Formats: sequence, structure tokens, C-alpha cells
Amino acid sequence: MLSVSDAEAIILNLVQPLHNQQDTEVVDLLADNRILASPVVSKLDFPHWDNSAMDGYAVRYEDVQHSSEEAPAVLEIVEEIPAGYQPQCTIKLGQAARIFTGAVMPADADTVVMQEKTRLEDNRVFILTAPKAQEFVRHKASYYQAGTELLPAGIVLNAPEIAVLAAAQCTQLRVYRKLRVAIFSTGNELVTPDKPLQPGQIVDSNQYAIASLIRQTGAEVLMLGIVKDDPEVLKQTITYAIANADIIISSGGVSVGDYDYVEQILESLSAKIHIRSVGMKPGKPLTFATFPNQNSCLYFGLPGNPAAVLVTFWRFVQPAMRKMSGLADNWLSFVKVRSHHELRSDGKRETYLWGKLHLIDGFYHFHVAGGSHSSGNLINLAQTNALAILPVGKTLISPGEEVQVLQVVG
Ligand SMILES: Nc1nc2c(c(=O)[nH]1)N[C@H]1C(S)=C(S)[C@@H](COP(=O)(O)OP(=O)(O)OC[C@H]3O[C@@H](n4cnc5c(N)ncnc54)[C@H](O)[C@@H]3O)O[C@H]1N2
Ligand code: MOO
Ligand SMILES: [Mg+2]
Repeated sequence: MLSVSDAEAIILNLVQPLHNQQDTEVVDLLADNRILASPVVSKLDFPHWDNSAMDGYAVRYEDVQHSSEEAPAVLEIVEEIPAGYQPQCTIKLGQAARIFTGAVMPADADTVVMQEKTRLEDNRVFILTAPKAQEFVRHKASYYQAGTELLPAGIVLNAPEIAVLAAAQCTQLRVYRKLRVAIFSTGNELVTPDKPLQPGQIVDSNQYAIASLIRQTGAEVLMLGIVKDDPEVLKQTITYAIANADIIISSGGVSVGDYDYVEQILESLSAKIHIRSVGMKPGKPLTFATFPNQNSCLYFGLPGNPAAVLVTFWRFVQPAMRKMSGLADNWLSFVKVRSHHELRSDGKRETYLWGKLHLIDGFYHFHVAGGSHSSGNLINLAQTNALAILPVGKTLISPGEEVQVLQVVG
């Protein structure tokens, strides 16, 4: 059976990232959580002017280099410079300017003495400690020089990046357009959550879970509803989805049962099926296909079992969406932590156990969810933020032992 890592490689190799010109739009600074499509170069130096890092006095170092409490330099204050004000004076030997944090340095002053190291008498300041040369001056362009790259393409714009762009006066940003993802659930037994259940019926929870996952990834979701196990309706739905989405995700109908029609319909639509099953638990009957004759749309046929849906989404769909959306890296985040509990598997398929990373004494530990890890049980999936991975052949991880986990939230 195909290994999880081989399946990941097949999928990620087939993902074409959005085009960095055709698939972009211009947004303003309030549109956060978008992915930058072209690098940003600032026209400004940072800082833009030499300015003071402290409230104190702007001085000439040669005047104060030997100052001490016993033998203070005494300087005449010739100007007061609040932030936002253009200094008028040049500081001559024996002179100082009162200056505040962020205010522009006056000409010929090269050092700032913080207020706490001085004493004020009338119009004179006594320097009680010798500063270092150029101390507390934030020099023009010392953080960043105009013309070099400020932010690279392929990063998510969050608070720190938005702050940088605002400071650089870049108010119009070229970002990748949002991905469009069409989703539907298959199964005659399915009903929407608002309907009373007739015998044999179950609620279509997968569609809501997948819609939420897609929105969290920053994409737009097109919910196509519940599709009956009817080949004709399934074909119409997939045909519509191909024309309207970058990615199609269905749940159910991918195993070997008589009503599992997904692969058959994909083949009738000339899809190329790259993956039919993967050696993982849950999630074995995973289908992955493309449509070589039509467009670059990807098809993920996730297994119907609710836990298999979430696990296969996090393991394969989320990284594929991240790559396609223009994100340059960090498509998957694996970390090694200690397991708080015993973890077990039959060792036959790569096994994913859901649970939560907890901080204990500053270190993360994996706490496996209590209750059944059957792929039909979704109740104990609540609060999951990580999946522990037991490789093929590994049947036991003891408490305190290291385990690799896939971080799925946060
Ligand atoms: N003979 C075999 N049978 C099965 C195999 C196998 O290898 N040989 N694999 C099992 C595994 S593993 C899984 S996973 C499931 C996958 O089945 P399907 O993808 O065909 O899904 P369905 O048969 O349609 O449904 C399976 C299960 O999940 C429930 N379900 C379906 N859709 C939803 C939904 N939208 N929301 C909530 N729950 C849903 C459905 O009622 C079934 O209980 O196949 C095994 N069988
Ligand atoms: O993939 Mo199934 O979810 O192993 O039950
Ligand atoms: Mg089935």
C-alpha cells in the first residue's frame, strides 16, 4: 500500500501554486491574513531621521566624555525639541538641547544623555555620568535602508507585517486571490443538522467540519450540499465543481461498497486518479485525482468516517491548499514532544491519534484524547490541536517517550 509520505509527495508535486500575477488582487492594509504575491521594497529608510531613544539631552560627546558626579560638565540649553518638531539650532561646544524620545537630533549633537543622569539648574544641565559616544541615538537607516527588500513574496500578512507595511507607507498590497474550494458529502443516509432523524439516518457533520477547516485556511468555500448515492447526480455535481473551484473535496463513497461511486464517476470524467488508498489509519480509502483535459483543479475524495475526514484533511489537503495559495513554506508543522500517556497501534498502517498539546513546566506534552479512536467516533475529536503519529511497525509508545506530532491548529 502507498505510504503516507509517498502520498504526500505525489499530492504536493501535482499542486501548482497560484500565478503570481494573474491570480492576484490588490487589497488595502486592513485586509489581514492574506498572502503577499510580490516582494515589497520600501522607499523609506528606517529610522527616517537620526532621533533620540530617550527623554534627556542631546549633546556633543567631546563635551561630556569625562563627566562625573564630582566633576560634571555643565551645558547651556539652547533649544527644546519635542517629537514631531524640526530642530532649529546647531549645538555648539558647551551647549545641549532638551530632547524627548523619538524627536529629531539637532545638527552637530551626536549623543543623548538620559534625563536620570543629569541635574537641571535654571537654563543649565549638569551631566552626572559620562555616556558612551553616540549613546541613545537611533541613526537614520540603521534598521533598514531604502531600496532593499522589506518583505518577500509568499508570506502571510499578520500584525507584524501589517505594521511594517504601514510604517513604510505601502497601503496597496498585491496578494494572491483566495482559493475557491467546492465541497459536498455523499450518502443516502445523510441529512442536514436541522432535520429530525428517521431510522438509519445520520447527520452530515463532515460538510460543516470541512467548511470550517477551509475558512480557517483563508479560502472561500462553496458548499454543494448532500449528494445522494446516485451516479448521475454525482457526475453533475463534480462537473459543476470542476468549472467553479480550484479544489474539490467530497466525503464518503470512496471505499469498495456497492454505493461507493466516486472513483467510477471520476474515471467517466477522464480524471487521472493518482491515489486510491493510503497506508494510514484512519484514512485508508483516500482518493486523489486531477483533470488533465480540463483545468488544474484538484480532487480529494476523503473517506466518509468523520475522524478520517479531519485527519486526511490535516495531513494532505491543508498542506496542498497552503502550497496552492502561494505560501512559500511551512505547509506542514511536525514537532517532537513527550507523550503523557501510552499510545498504541496495530503497527500495520501509519496511525494518527488525536489529542492536545499541553504545556507542563514550559515543555509541550501530548495528551491523547480519551475514549474510542475509531474513525466513526468524532465526539472525542473536540479540542484536538495535534495528531500523534505512530509509524508502521511501531505498536507502543510509553508514557514519557518521545513522539512525533502534527500540529493542526495554532
Ligand atoms: N470491505 C471494506 N470496507 C471498508 C473498507 C475496506 O477497506 N474494505 N474501508 C473502511 C474504511 S477504513 C473507511 S474510512 C470507510 C470509508 O468509506 P467511504 O468513504 O466509502 O464512506 P461511506 O461508506 O460513504 O461512509 C463511511 C461511514 O461514514 C459515515 N459518513 C459518511 N458521510 C458522512 C458525513 N458527511 N457526515 C458524517 N458521517 C458520514 C457513514 O454513515 C458511514 O458510517 O469504509 C470502510 N469500509
Ligand atoms: O480510514 Mo478508515 O477511517 O481507517 O476507518
Ligand atoms: Mg462506503
